[in-house]
This record gives sequence, C-alpha cells and structure tokens, in this order.
Amino acid sequence: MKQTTDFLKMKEVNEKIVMLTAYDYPSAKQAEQGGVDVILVGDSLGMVVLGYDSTVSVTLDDMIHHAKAVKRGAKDTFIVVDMPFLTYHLSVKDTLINAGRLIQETGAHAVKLEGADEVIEKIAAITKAGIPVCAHLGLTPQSVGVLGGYKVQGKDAQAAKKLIEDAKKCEEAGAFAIVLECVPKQLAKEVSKSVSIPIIGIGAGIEVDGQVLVYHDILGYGVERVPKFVKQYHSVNPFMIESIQAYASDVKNKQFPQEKHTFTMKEEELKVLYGGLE
Ligand SMILES: Nc1nc(=O)c2c([nH]1)NC[C@@H]1CN(c3ccc(C(=O)N[C@@H](CCC(=O)O)C(=O)O)cc3)CN21
Ligand SMILES: CC(C)C(=O)C(=O)O
Ligand SMILES: [Mg+2]
Repeated sequence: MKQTTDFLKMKEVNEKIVMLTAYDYPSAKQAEQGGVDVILVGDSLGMVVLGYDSTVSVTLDDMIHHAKAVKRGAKDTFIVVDMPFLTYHLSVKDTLINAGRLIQETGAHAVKLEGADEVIEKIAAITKAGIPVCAHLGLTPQSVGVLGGYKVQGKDAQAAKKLIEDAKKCEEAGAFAIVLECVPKQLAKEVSKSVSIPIIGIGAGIEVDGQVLVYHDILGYGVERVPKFVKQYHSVNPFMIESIQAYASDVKNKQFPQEKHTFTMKEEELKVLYGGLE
C-alpha cells in the first residue's frame, strides 16, 4: 500500500497519483482492483449516493458509515475521508474529536478539509495529533452558497495569488497533499511548482501531480450530467436499467424463475409430506 511519504516521492519523480472516490464495499473493491493509488471517501456521496442537492447535508455519521464499508472493500489501499460541512470549524478541540472518530472508527488513513484561512490551524492540529491531512483548495463545494455556484475559481490575478499563498500555508501547516478543484490550468501549474507536496487536480489541467474524479462520473452511473472536467469512460446506466427491465418483464411474462433457479424436494420426503397431510 502506498502512503503519504510515497506520494511525496511520486511528485519528485513525476509519477502521477491516481485518486478516485468510492462510497461503499463494491466501489472500493473495484477501485482497489483497478489499481488506484488513493481512495477518497468524498462527501460528494451526499449528491451521487444519497441524492441531496449539495454536500452540506452530509453528516459525520454518514461519512463514518460509508468509510467503514469502503475499508472492508479496500483493505490494501490508502483511504482519505472528507470531513463534512461544519465538523472542522467550531473549535480545534471539536475538530480533533471529529477527525479522530473518522480515523478510529473506520480504519481510514487520512482526512480531507476544504479551505485555508481559519482552517489552517485545524490542519496543523490534526497533523500534530498524528493524522495525515489532505487540504482542498479552489472550488470548495461545502461553500457553494458563498461562492454562488460550482464555478471556476482563481480566474483573476489577485485570487490566483491568494490561492498560491493558501497552498503554501497548507504545506507549512503539515498537509501531505492538496486537492485543487476547478481552477485555470496556468494557476494549477504554478501552485504545483510553489509547493513540494503533491497537488491532486480535478478540473485543474494536466500540469499537476495527480488527478481525482468521482466514481459515478467516470462510469456514467446514475448521473445525468457531468462537469466539463470529467472524462466518462463508460455509461453503465443504460445497461443497468435494461437489466432491470428484462427482469421485470420476465416476472410478468412468467419467464422467471426457470427450473435451474428452483429447488426440489426428494420423492420419499414428498410421500411423507403428502401422507402427513392426508
Ligand atoms: N458527480 C459529482 N462530481 C463532482 O465532481 C462533484 C460532485 N458530484 N459533487 C461535489 C462536487 C461539486 N463539483 C462540481 C459540480 C459542478 C461543477 C460544474 O458544473 N462546473 C462548471 C464550470 C462553470 C464555470 O465555467 O465556472 C462546468 O461546466 O464544469 C463543478 C464542480 C465537484 N464535485
Ligand atoms: C470531488 C472530490 C475532490 C471531493 O471532495 C468529493 O468527492 O467529495
Ligand atoms: Mg468533497
């Protein structure tokens, strides 16, 4: 299993880091079999698995529930768990209790937090407590209300400068990596050059140290529309719906179950059964 020190080395030798989200036992097994370096139990689960409009409805208990299932499916892959909305803002003490629960109760290896500014001291405290922290800058979906939608971030020079400074602060605070979401490629390249920890991009172009995408997006599974930065490798949805339709039609038309799906009783047992009923 690769871990934080390996990710640093991968950046040094320009070996790209592959991160993919997973939310349950089968998706985690598939991610591990598919050879990803890092599994992210993303709070995007609120949207792609639980059907909420944003990630802000996701709770710590939701994350723990799903991270436990992911761990059971991927025992030999580095697992990062998102800290959900408002579980790392109230105080350093509350933040440590919540990060501790995510790690202790699930067997995951690291936590991820969105933002810089007042979050920097939380990154430092969690790291000092011995829990690796992945930062998350650029488009931070838990702040969708303040950002006014899922929009590209750091487009003007001033915002870009702030983001580069934030990345440096995350590194100084002890973050082992930074997820950088939805920023212009030129800024992403500059951020990656400005720090020695790996930058894992999503909608950040190719000149970063790794990529992360959402499981449901790359598979075309249950998602209607995907963001511009997604490469959809398949659209499994039609296959799944067709399978369900075929099952429903088989039942209605008495085509299922067939003999091979059916259990039978031995002749002598039937005799006793019928005898007993007489
Ligand atoms: N299925 C899914 N995939 C994701 O990558 C994802 C989630 N859900 N939920 C949590 C966040 C939200 N994310 C999103 C969602 C939408 C856009 C989006 O539509 N962006 C516009 C850019 C608009 C602009 O130009 O400013 C796009 O067209 O891609 C981006 C990130 C990323 N995360
Ligand atoms: C989109 C990724 C980076 C994420 O934070 C999530 O899946 O929740
Ligand atoms: Mg997230």
